[in-house]
Amino acid sequence: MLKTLMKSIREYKRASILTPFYITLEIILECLLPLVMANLIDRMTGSSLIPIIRYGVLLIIMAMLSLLFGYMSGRIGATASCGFAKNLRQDVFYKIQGFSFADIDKFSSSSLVTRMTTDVTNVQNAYQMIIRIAVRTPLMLIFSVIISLTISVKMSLIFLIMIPIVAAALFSIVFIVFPIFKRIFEKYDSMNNSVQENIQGIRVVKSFVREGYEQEKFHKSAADVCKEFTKAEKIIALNNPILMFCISLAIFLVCFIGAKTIINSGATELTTGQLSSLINYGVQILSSLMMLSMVFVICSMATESANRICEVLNHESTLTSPENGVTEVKNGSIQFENVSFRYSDKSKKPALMNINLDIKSGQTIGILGGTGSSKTSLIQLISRLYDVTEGKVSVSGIDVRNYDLESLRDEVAVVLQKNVLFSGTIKENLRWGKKDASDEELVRVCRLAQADEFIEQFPEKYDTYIEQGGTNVSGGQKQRLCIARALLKKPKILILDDSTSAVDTKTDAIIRKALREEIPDTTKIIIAQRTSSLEDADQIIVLDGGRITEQGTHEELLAYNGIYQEVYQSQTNGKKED
Ligand SMILES: Nc1ncnc2c1ncn2[C@@H]1O[C@H](COP(=O)(O)OP(=O)(O)OP(=O)(O)O)[C@@H](O)[C@H]1O
Repeated sequence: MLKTLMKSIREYKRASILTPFYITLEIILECLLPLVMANLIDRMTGSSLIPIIRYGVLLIIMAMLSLLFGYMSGRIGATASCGFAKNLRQDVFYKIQGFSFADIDKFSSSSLVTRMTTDVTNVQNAYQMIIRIAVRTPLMLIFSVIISLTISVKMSLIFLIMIPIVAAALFSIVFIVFPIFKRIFEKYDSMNNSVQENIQGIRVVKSFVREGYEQEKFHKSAADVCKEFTKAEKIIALNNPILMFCISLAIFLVCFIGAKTIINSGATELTTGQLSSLINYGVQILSSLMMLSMVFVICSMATESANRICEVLNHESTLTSPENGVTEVKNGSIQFENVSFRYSDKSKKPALMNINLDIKSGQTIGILGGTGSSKTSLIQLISRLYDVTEGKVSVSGIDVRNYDLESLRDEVAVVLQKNVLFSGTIKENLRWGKKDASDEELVRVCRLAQADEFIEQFPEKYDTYIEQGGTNVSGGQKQRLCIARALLKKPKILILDDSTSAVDTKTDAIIRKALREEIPDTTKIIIAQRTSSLEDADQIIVLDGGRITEQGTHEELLAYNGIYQEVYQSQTNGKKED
């Protein structure tokens, strides 16, 4: 774990060393201050003011230098910890970009968000603590013990006896609290999940007037987080009283025994100044223990966070690009050979079973099937959004797993059912398909996708700003923009997964005609619920429960007494058949 995290420290290694260095100087001065103060107090009873001024000036200089070193360590430490967090977030983000859909399913997107935000912040806080307080506190403890021993061994024994008692109490608190942190993070994940779901589906929530239900759901997950946190905080809250009791007891004993020693020995064994400095060291020793226990609490919380971050960073993606993979996709022919697929080992039933399919380059393939019949699962295997569980999918005669992943995906444009537009202008959104596309190219693909007409009606045309999630364009407009974006890639395979469902039938027909005529060499796979969207396909397949149950042209399937004929008749009321 440490090795993984160390990579993110990179350019901040020097700062990570300099901070403890300045802290060491700060602590040395801070520990010497009570000694100087003891001398100052003892000179107060003398007749000359000169030693008082001398010790007073020394005290001020030492205090100022100690503050300066403290400031330097704080400054450098903050730069290092913020930089470390930035690098760590960046590393996690880059790693996630390389994740397959299956990897994202495994972690869940909301958990990935928590790991990148809350968990990184916890690790950042712990790192700052480690390079500052975890260095400062033991040093303070050691120096204070050594100096107080040089003043009076007898008096120091009081603190030395207290140390193991306080340490045992404080650290047992840490061990009790540790397992609670694991639960806190799990609850956090579930709370973030509910926030994410709600915000993404806020329109559905409002249209179904489910705000109350959602509030209740959120209240429950927030209350769960609060409950676990409260449990931990209640235990941590014992820290202070334990320590304050021990400090008070130690100070009382030091004062009592110290005063007795001064009276009995006539200040030859111990002076008043030395007694006051012993009290200071005593407070420093015991409060160092408290700081150390706090460091342990924060570090134990961060250890759980660091584990979660390392899980992401060390995750071996289930779907990677092969070394020296094939970079050229010669044509858009596709073969499925005995393909079976299940989303994960936990899935009870495979999503696809024994699929065999031969698609020639340039053909148009229609796919029809009820909800959950695995239409989307089928097409996701072509661009390796998921890998097959059994069998083989080939593009232009080569197993898709042998292609360089980027080269393969460059040639397969998928307009997914849940299409997404990003905040930015229409031009910027379209150029996701090809970042150096000229304005003329943008207009050409928008005409093909029947998007040009409505874009021209916007006052700012292609510079119209699309809000996050494409909320300021209609469903049909969004679908056409997504098709245009896919066309810009000039792919060898174009897959439209129910991508014209929100487009009227007339426009749908115009888009299909344009695609047939303008990109004849591109293999087109069209998933649709309307048989009218599929009737001119070279081949139509019907999926049912993850299996191909019917296959043929529109006419062939109409002649066959199956699902296709039934769907067709229900959509046309049998008019065309009659
Ligand atoms: N990410 C996933 N993890 C696990 N199971 C999944 C996942 N996505 C889909 N499934 C399951 O796989 C099966 C097929 O889903 P798929 O989305 O391919 O169907 P579909 O025919 O495209 O449905 P629809 O027309 O409703 O979009 C369903 O039973 C679904 O629950």
